[in-house]
Amino acid sequence: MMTLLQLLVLVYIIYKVFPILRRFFSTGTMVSEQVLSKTKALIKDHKVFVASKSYCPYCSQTKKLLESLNANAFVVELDTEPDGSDIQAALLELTGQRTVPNVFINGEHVGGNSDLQALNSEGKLKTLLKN
Ligand SMILES: N[C@@H](CCC(=O)N[C@@H](CS)C(=O)NCC(=O)O)C(=O)O
Repeated sequence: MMTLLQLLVLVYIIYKVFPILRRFFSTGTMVSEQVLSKTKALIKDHKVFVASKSYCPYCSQTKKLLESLNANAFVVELDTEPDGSDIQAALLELTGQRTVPNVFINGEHVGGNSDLQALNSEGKLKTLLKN
């Protein structure tokens, strides 16, 4: 039977030998502190912040809904920003969400387009935007 020590050694070997695994398990260290701070500021400094991509149909739906409610969202199109992919990586680290749109209201993570649409259907979005 394998002892705990042997198991730990095995895990360590796998971790060392397979850089892809290491990369997968260490997303936290991939984003610079500078980009992380910038992303946190984007979330904190705007009542409504949307990380978007200009060609993304879900993002269009989100922007359309927010516009219809006069939410005055601050939108960053990640595909047209030089550091867009870094911001996307920071958002993944902060929220666990990889996709766009990535929506924040009052500094809180709302989620993607389906989450925003659901909030609206439940009648909760307007209240959130008023607070
Ligand atoms: N269920 C998600 C779907 C979002 C989605 O699939 N977005 C695509 C772009 S249209 C995406 O983020 N793909 C990965 C990427 O662009 O990095 C939502 O409602 O927001």
